Amino acid sequence: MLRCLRVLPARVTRNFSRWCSNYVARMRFINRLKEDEGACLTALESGDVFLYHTLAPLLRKTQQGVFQLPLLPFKDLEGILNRLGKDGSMVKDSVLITCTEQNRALFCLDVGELDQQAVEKECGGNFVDLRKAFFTLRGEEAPLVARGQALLRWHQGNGFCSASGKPTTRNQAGSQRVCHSNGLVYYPKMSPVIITLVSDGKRCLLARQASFPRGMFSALAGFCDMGETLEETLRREVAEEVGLEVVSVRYSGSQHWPFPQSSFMVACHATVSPGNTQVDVDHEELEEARWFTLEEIRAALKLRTPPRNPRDQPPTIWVPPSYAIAHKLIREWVDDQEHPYDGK
Ligand SMILES: NC(=O)C1=CN([C@@H]2O[C@H](COP(=O)(O)OP(=O)(O)OC[C@H]3O[C@@H](n4cnc5c(N)ncnc54)[C@H](OP(=O)(O)O)[C@@H]3O)[C@@H](O)[C@H]2O)C=CC1
Ligand SMILES: [Mg+2]
Repeated sequence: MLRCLRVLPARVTRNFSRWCSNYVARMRFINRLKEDEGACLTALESGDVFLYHTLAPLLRKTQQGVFQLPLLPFKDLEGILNRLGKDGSMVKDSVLITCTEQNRALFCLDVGELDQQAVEKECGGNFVDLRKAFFTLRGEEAPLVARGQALLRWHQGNGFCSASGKPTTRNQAGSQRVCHSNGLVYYPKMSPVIITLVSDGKRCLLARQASFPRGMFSALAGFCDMGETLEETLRREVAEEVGLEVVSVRYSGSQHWPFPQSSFMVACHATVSPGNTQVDVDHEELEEARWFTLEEIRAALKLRTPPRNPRDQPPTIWVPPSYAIAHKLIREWVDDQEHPYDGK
């Protein structure tokens, strides 16, 4: 936290103590909603809901052509459901996502059992694929749709206890499910993934899977095995995928990644020694992996992605767009090359 504070603008640090107390109150409020069924229902009745249809979020285009996530007040949504011939109490199936700085709770609901076009007409929007929504929405809304879909998907796939086979029931917030026959409590699940940008000091290593769009290269990624530390996963994945041995690791950041299912991406920079740079690609996992110079990476970062790539010409190299944590790693590496840390 102290490290983050150093880079915050003066205005933010001045307001930090006020912001901090708001933040603490808000986090405690959200936590109470997860534990107190009555409080959660009250918060839902005075809160807002955003919608999905079979896990595709509803977006609305403004007159300025900007896509937004429409937030429907509880009462409005009840009215919409009634007009579509549904019992308005279906709103109570909503799942808690977060709450605003004004402590207004935000929920989401999948209305997959209703006619999609009828809901779109009532709400003045369209249900779109999550990937498209994630790429189209502004910064603060994209993580919300990702989180909402992940939670709704988890509920849809965990309706039964894997030990007893009996139905599970959710709490009002949707933060857990319980099997009442044996008391087992289930919580939403994410798979931890390490993503790492390997450098030899002068170049960085990027790779592509055969399923990537043409010309796109990214950092190495891999799922953690049971019982591994993140450092062990990182060393193993780099060894498995490109046959290199990592000598140092530096944490960069993390991100919830909804594709194809919930992954918790932990991003790190890693180095190999300059004498140990011979890449040996595992072609079961990767189509290609190679070292890139600073100039090549600068050129890739300048491109609007994905670039026009005529089929009959070698593809232009490009990297994942800014919302992907791989992009952040690549930008940080360029910064490090341009402004090397002098140890002071
Ligand atoms: N946000 C970002 O910037 C980026 C995100 N990613 C994400 O990182 C994740 C992992 O990358 P990837 O290189 O594919 O991973 P891996 O290198 O671990 O290889 C994927 C393989 O792991 C197995 N697998 C799938 N799901 C799981 C799981 N939950 N736990 C353990 N093993 C699993 C599957 O093998 P099998 O079929 O043999 O069982 C799959 O083919 C993906 O979700 C990808 O979308 C990747 C790059 C950039
Ligand atoms: Mg991988």
